Amino acid sequence: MRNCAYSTAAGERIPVRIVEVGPRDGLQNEKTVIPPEVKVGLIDRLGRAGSRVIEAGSFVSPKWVPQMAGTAEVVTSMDKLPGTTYQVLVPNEKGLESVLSLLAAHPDKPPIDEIAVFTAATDAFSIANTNVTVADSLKRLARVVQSALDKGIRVRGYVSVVITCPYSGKVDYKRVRDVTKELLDMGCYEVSLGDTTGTGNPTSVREMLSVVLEANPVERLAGHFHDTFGMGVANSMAALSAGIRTLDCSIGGLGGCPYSPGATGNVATEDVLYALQDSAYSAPGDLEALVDVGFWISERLGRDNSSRVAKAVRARREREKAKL
Ligand SMILES: CC(C)(COP(=O)([O-])OP(=O)([O-])OC[C@H]1O[C@@H](n2cnc3c(N)ncnc32)[C@H](O)[C@@H]1OP(=O)([O-])[O-])[C@@H](O)C(=O)NCCC(=O)NCCSC(=O)C[C@@](C)(O)CC(=O)[O-]
Repeated sequence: MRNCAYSTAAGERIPVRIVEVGPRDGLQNEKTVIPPEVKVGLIDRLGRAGSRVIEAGSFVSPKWVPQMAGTAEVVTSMDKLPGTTYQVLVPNEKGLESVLSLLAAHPDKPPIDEIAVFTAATDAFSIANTNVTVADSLKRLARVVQSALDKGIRVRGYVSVVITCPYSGKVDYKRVRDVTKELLDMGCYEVSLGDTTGTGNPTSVREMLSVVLEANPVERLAGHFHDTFGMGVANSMAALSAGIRTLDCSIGGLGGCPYSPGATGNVATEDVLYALQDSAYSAPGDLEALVDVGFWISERLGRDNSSRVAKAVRARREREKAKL
């Protein structure tokens, strides 16, 4: 498997972990119903193209996010590759119960390795997304995290709207810092900081991180940048410069958040891998193969591929073919 960073005389590269959120964050916002076999096809192709951490779906209320119904079928049908971590998002104890029943039903081949829980930096977003304030969501999540840890399941955390909230405007970064700390203190191994609206730029991302880092170790943070204003790659690089070593990305730039009107998908996986080429960082994933995966899923969804790099690679391939 080729790695996106090529070796140079510069020596050892700093490994960056990429969490591929396309099958969950990407697909959850799609309007058309996506059959489970397409979701499975996407996850399997991502794994074969070198994605090493894949968020495969979510166990949320199908009334709130219909597109994620059927996650149980998806995770029990996918080809779970050794060396790849598969996670699902859960909002509450009911979601965790679904995960635990699946694990109990498949003791020899657990379909899921870990879960992710989520809250927000503002009450307005938390209520829109999960029907409870941030304080109430943290109480609920503390129970979920403890139960998961008791069963030996690792838990990742998300904080949404770390820069701007679509309902209450500019976010107080101290709130991001404190909510992040609560998630880490309750046992999340890592917290992913979500610029849900994609309004951040490298300056605001750096400012936000400097406040969050007052109370949280950088090695337990991840960056999750939506690309609404085209800043996803720049913000990812700013996060790496601040010491973050895990980035969430979405193949083909799929997605958006159902509770962040107008926000586009996460920064495209292909764009981040291209930005890391020949840099001080290395990340897993075969860029050429991932470009194919991005076009494969975009075609199935009848949508444009949002990755600038994928489009440029396709254009280069067409030029090369024309020369033959
Ligand atoms: C949290 C709730 C459930 C509260 O929703 P609620 O309506 O307050 O919950 P409830 O307990 O009153 O239950 C309502 C119904 O949902 C069912 N239900 C309840 N829980 C579950 C469950 N786990 N799985 C399946 N069904 C569930 C429950 O059984 C009941 O069914 P009924 O009796 O009416 O038939 C709801 O608000 C919800 O599901 N929200 C999820 C919203 C969501 O998925 N948002 C997108 C993910 S977060 C995100 O994208 C941001 C992130 C992470 O990517 C980072 C970033 O970019 O910012």
